[in-house]
Amino acid sequence: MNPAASAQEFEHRLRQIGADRYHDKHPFHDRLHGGHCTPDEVRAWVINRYYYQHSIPIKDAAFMSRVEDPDLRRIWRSRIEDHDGTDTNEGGIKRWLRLAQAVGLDPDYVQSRQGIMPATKFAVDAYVRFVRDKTLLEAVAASLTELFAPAIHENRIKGLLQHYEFADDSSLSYFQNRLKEAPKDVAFGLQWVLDHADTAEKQDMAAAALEFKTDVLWAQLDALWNGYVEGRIPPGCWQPGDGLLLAKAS
Ligand SMILES: O=C(O)c1cc(C(=O)O)c2c(n1)C(=O)C(=O)c1cc(C(=O)O)[nH]c1-2
Repeated sequence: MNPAASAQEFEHRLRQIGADRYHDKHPFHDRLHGGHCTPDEVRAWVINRYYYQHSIPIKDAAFMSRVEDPDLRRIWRSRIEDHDGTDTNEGGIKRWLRLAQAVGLDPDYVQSRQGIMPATKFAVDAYVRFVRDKTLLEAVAASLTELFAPAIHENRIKGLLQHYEFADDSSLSYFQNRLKEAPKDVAFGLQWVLDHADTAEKQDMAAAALEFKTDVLWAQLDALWNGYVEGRIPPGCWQPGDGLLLAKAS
């Protein structure tokens, strides 16, 4: 049996997966953050990415349903509250719908999840299923893409503010809030994975889970690019002009 790598070496391995494979390297993000997306490309991104937002708390509830340690459940449940909201926090889903409105979409349309691309659904549903079915170690490791999310959120805030009229403190509050919320989740998740991946085999499983998650994110942007940049919109998916706020008002 191979010996486990040290915690430091293993953390380095996990971070290298992000450096090599995280979706900040996808050309769609360059296009979005560089101000080169058309309004409809931005709308297609907001609509499809909503499916991820919708599914994250479902994924975290699936995770919690399998946790027998009350301390771990107590720590994990703030992830659900961050998205669903509480009495004092409107939550990430509402903030995302504010972004949808700012780009001219009817939030009811976005929330209906009509017009989501098949690849988005398959990728995101695969993540929820992965967390439901795999070991807790793999489930926590898969969430560690969030190690790399603050940098992309910062770039996004900067790029959108610079290039798009819809961007302001209100429409971008989702990302501003994630900058405050994600570090606590990821510090806990990383330490948990480092503590629990105590054999070479478990380290390999955790690394593979993180790679799987980078695939989940990458596949969504490939689909978006194919559909809305290249113009090959799959049957039944959002068509420019659908679900606009303006159409509702008239
Ligand atoms: O905008 C992004 O690039 C991005 C990426 C990720 C991620 O790496 O999975 C998350 C988020 N945002 C995010 O906002 C979020 O709440 C979130 C939760 C999770 C997760 O796996 O539990 N990932 C992410």
